Amino acid sequence: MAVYTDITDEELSAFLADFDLGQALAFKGIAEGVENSNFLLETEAGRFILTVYEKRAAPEDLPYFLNLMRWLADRGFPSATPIADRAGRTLKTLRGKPAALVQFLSGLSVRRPTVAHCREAGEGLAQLHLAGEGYAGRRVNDLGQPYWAPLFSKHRKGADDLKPGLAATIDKDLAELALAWPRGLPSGVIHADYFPDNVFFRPDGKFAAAIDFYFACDDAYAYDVAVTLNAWCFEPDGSFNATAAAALLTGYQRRRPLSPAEKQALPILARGAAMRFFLTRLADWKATPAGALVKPHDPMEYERKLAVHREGLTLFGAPA
Ligand SMILES: Nc1ncnc2c1ncn2[C@@H]1O[C@H](COP(=O)(O)OP(=O)(O)OP(=O)(O)O)[C@@H](O)[C@H]1O
Ligand SMILES: N[C@@H](CCO)C(=O)O
Repeated sequence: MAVYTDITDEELSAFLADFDLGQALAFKGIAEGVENSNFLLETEAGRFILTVYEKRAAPEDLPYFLNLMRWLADRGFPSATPIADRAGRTLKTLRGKPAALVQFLSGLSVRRPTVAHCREAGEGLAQLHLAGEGYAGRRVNDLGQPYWAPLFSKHRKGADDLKPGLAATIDKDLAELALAWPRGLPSGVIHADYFPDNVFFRPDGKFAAAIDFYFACDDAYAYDVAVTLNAWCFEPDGSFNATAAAALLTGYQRRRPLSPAEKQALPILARGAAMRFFLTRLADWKATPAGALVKPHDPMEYERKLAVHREGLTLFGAPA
């Protein structure tokens, strides 16, 4: 489970003493997630999520993420608002680690999204892109295309351990991606990890909220769409679900129509997005000791998606 840091009752009381939220009524660790430690906290003032930031989130990036969540919420996008203490601070410290309290959001994520969920998720993503316009914070995508080859160079052996010969295939993919990577597409704030576990739905199946902005950065909007297609539109048997993808793109374009250049770029962006998640999963796979509390995500799921993308996706009814 994703609770790497235990918090004692005394530590929680001391933390809450800085806020006007009354006494804690309930406090428990949340099993989901792999990156940070998350707790559900109920106080006399309502329900909150307490996050203690662990390994991947760089402390200097946390103000960017927290200010973005507030910016989006202030513009009507359903993302959790960070809660400020009496001194106006949202970024706090617990057990020597950075920590923040955010509003609890209602809704449920789905494990097996339907076509209707994909349409709703697509529309939610476009809302997010539009709400992010004008945000003054800047963050380079440090898991974007220029960073893939250096990251892979540290994990080539791990790739061959997973599947003999895979490292050479990935080298070739990386070279092709570097040559074909699109430039100059419309850009702004992207979520960059808009997976089904980070999107909540209402009981009637409507989009409710997005969480987990801890990979958010500046990049092409269409790259975020590509990450989302990969995360939502593949079947468990590894095949691409073109109907789900069409619904996702229809939902997205209800709010933000894609330009011809964005549409044309989507297949290569989706191939690159598959590479990004293959690489981070490969790195985490090696780094996670056997018997660890959190099971790492399977890199081979994304290796299979990469194989699909090597053939070229057909989107919008015409061969790409
Ligand atoms: N604002 C919120 N409202 C309600 N539940 C939340 C909220 N934020 C997080 N959660 C719950 O905590 C879980 C873990 O949160 P989150 O996805 O941010 O963690 P993470 O460790 O960063 O995970 P990931 O592996 O997706 O990067 C979510 O699946 C959800 O159940
Ligand atoms: N969504 C990521 C993990 C989140 O950090 C993955 O599936 O690899």
